[in-house]
Formats: sequence, structure tokens, C-alpha cells
Amino acid sequence: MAATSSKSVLFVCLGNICRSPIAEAVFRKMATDAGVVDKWRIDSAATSTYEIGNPPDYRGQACMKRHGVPMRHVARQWVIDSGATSDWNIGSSPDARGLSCLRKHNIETRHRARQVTKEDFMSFEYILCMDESNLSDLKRKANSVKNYKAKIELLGSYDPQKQLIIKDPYYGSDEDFETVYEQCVRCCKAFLEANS
Ligand SMILES: N#Cc1ccccc1-c1cc(NCCCN2CCCCC2)c2ccccc2n1
Repeated sequence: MAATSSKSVLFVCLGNICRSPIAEAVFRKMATDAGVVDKWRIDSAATSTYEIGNPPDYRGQACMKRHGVPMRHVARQWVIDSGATSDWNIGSSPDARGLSCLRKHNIETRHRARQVTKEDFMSFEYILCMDESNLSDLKRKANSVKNYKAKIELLGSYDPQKQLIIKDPYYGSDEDFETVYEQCVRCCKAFLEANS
């Protein structure tokens, strides 16, 4: 019987196509390799609406492939999608229990960029973001949510090499994506250790 999700983390960046999907994929692989992924609800989201519905940036996907880190994106030949009859959960990610079931049966789900929701501030224990702009956007959004529980922090605050900011690589090169990857590896490792 899979353990219930006792921990939860939402990685956030500006568009949810570059930095936060990399952080999510790196952390999910680390938690899987440590045998604790079933204890975690892991997701990523954007502070902006720039890229809602879009897959992770191809440069980030290439970086993950180089490092053998599975990403929830599945390149698609067919345009297969799903939808709801209600507006109850617009912008939310699939239910954690469903994702866990799919993962158990080794069925990949593809990540699509989504914006952080008020519900996220109530349901995630940690919301870890990449730079000061993300942090101020998140704190402003959180202020409109009564009794929210999330600890809103910079992912870089866990970096043993003290690189506090994970810079936006959107206008950058493959090397900039490599730097994002290396920072995410250091920070996610320290964050997992701090929560084990
Ligand atoms: N903004 C900024 C910015 C400033 C400095 C460095 C990077 C970026 C930057 C720009 C992006 N999209 C281009 C502008 C989008 N449009 C801006 C005006 C509203 C309509 C949308 C990004 C998209 C996805 C992920 C990260 C991104 N980051």
C-alpha cells in the first residue's frame, strides 16, 4: 500500500516551462531513488499566465535527457487532451492519487504549465521559487488567502554553495539551462535531506 502524501512541495517560476519543471523533475527523481516518492506530493506552477497549457521548454527537456532525468512531458504525435464539465478545478494539476496510480503503472502524464492557485497556498507545505520577483509575486498572492499554510521560500536558500537566485534562462543558452540544472540538483538534494 503506497504511503499517503505526508509531505508536499510546489516549485514555482515565472512561466512554469523552464526552471520549475526542471526542479520538479530533479526532486521527483531524487525522492524516487531514495524510495520516498510516495510520501511526497510534487508539482510545479507559474506566477504568470504567459505559458499556461504549454509543455516544458525544449532546451530544458534536452538538458533533462542529457542527465537521464525523466520529465513529466511526453512528446506527443497525437493531440490527445482531456477536459472537465465544471469550472471547479481550472488551473489545478491532476489529483495526486491519480498521478501516483499512473506512476505505479509506469504511465507517463505530460506536464502542462499552470498558474499557481489560491488552493495551492492552502494545500502545499512548501512553495519553493527561483528569484526575488517570484517571491514577491507569491507573497502578494498569498496575502489574499486566509490562514494559508505554505512556507514560501527561495529554492536557492537550500544551496550549500549559497547561490541564492536561480536565474531565468528564457533568453539564455543551453549553458544557462545547465546552470539551472546544477543549482536544482544541489538545492533539491539539501531540501530532501532536510525533510527526511
Ligand atoms: N517577462 C520577462 C522576462 C524578463 C527577463 C528575462 C526573461 C523574461 C521572460 C520572458 C518570457 N516570455 C516573453 C515575454 C512574455 N510576455 C510578457 C508580457 C505579457 C505577455 C507575455 C518568459 C516565458 C516563459 C518563461 C520565462 C520567461 N521569462
